[in-house]
Amino acid sequence: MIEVRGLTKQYGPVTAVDDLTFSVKPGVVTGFLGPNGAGKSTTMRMILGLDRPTSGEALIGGSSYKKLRKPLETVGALLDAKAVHPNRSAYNHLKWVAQTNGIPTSRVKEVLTMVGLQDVARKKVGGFSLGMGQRLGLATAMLGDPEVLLLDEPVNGLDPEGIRWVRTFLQALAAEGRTVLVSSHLLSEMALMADDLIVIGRGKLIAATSTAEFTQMAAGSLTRVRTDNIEEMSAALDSEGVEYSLGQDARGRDSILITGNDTDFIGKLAYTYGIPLSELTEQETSLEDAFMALTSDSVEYRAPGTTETSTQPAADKGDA
Ligand SMILES: Nc1ncnc2c1ncn2[C@@H]1O[C@H](COP(=O)(O)OP(=O)(O)OP(=O)(O)O)[C@@H](O)[C@H]1O
Repeated sequence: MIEVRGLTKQYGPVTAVDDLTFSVKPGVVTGFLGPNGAGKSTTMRMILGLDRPTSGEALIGGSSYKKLRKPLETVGALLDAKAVHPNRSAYNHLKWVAQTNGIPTSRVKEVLTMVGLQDVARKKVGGFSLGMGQRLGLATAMLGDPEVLLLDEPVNGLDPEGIRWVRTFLQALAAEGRTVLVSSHLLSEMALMADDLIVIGRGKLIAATSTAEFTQMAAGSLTRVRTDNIEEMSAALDSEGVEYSLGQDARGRDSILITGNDTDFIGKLAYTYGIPLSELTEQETSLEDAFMALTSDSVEYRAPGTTETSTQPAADKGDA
């Protein structure tokens, strides 16, 4: 169990983490989602005692990291898979970590086998592919057979097979009753991997819920409208205070995407204003759409020309 209470981190004028409170339960994979700069890494570093909170606390199994008697046997972490000496072999790296933490060296072989690196154990880490480096990072995290795992972007840069392997590996560890917190910006991957989600934006908590509920939070209320009278329809929506964005559907046709209102309401509204519609459909919302919609106010840097909400990119994906 990980418990974060009122956690705050200020870097000068920047509030990287802003009064975060959430808990991560054992037995499931919990995804830690947020746009770039949302504060995920800073939060994980504070949980691991690598950064001191400005206020608040983070507890692992009821204790702060600093108070853990055998930290590696309580929590395993993967923050930066490249932080390994390139001239060291995988075996020697793990042996060194084991010895400096009072873990028997016999455990090294076990974790190498667990992640499928037994055949390259004596090879220098500098020659490892990204996927092999991530496996070594996971082996290091598992050395102390910890109850809690904290992994920062473990699938970043991996090919589909590598991603699938990490997913299966982490789900199996969670099924053993461990607490697994995984940060990622790959939302589609989180939808497959995580049962629960902690979503943050600009350091603040946006949602702490099951993946299914999170998707539903923004789902069902996204409506696509096509009409030859886009300007009149936009004016009608404006005067009724309805939120919408203009975009194109998969076939490049101009359309209006409306959030927060169902098709019944929009259909009646169009009728009242005497606007003929060519299309009025409810859109399926993917996890990615839900994430974009709920974090759209929290994105630190937005590329020029990108839209305020998910609704226009969602239109590009058509009916996918
Ligand atoms: N050591 C630091 N000094 C000053 N500002 C920092 C420091 N570390 C992080 N920040 C700022 O804190 C905010 C949160 O950063 P953090 O790296 O935790 O976000 P993140 O969600 O992990 O982002 P990403 O997905 O890009 O890794 C950002 O605005 C970042 O610039």
